[in-house]
Amino acid sequence: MKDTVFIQGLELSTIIGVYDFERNEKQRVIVDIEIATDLSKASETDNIDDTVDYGHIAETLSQVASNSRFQLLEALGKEMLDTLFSYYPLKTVSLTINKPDIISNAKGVGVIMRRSKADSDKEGQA
Ligand SMILES: Nc1nc2c(c(=O)[nH]1)N=C([C@H](O)[C@@H](O)CO)CN2
Repeated sequence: MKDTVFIQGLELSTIIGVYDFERNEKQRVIVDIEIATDLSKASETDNIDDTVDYGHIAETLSQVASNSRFQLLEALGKEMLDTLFSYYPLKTVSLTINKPDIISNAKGVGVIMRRSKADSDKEGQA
């Protein structure tokens, strides 16, 4: 796919973490996402129905974060990706989840996960 729809710096709140001190209160995670797509049609029609609506994507990610309580960012990332692939006709997504408040002398720590629809289907069957 030659084009990308992206969201940068989406601030979400979720229960996330391995340690006891992380299990009671939601903490901040910052999500960046890149969705590979073809924007040719929307660029001709100027119609939101012909593209990936980043507003809907942001809302879906926000709902996943607020309803989940994973230990690992990897598990939160998988849930986000599986949800996006099940709701929207996406092919390839790159997702970054950054925990900015956990290591005081680092700007952030986290994971970057790149998945295609086929990967997500395969993982679901395994
Ligand atoms: N690869 C990962 N490493 C770590 C994670 C994680 O989610 N993925 N989480 C933690 C703790 O919860 C951390 O945030 C607290 O120090 C440690 N390493």
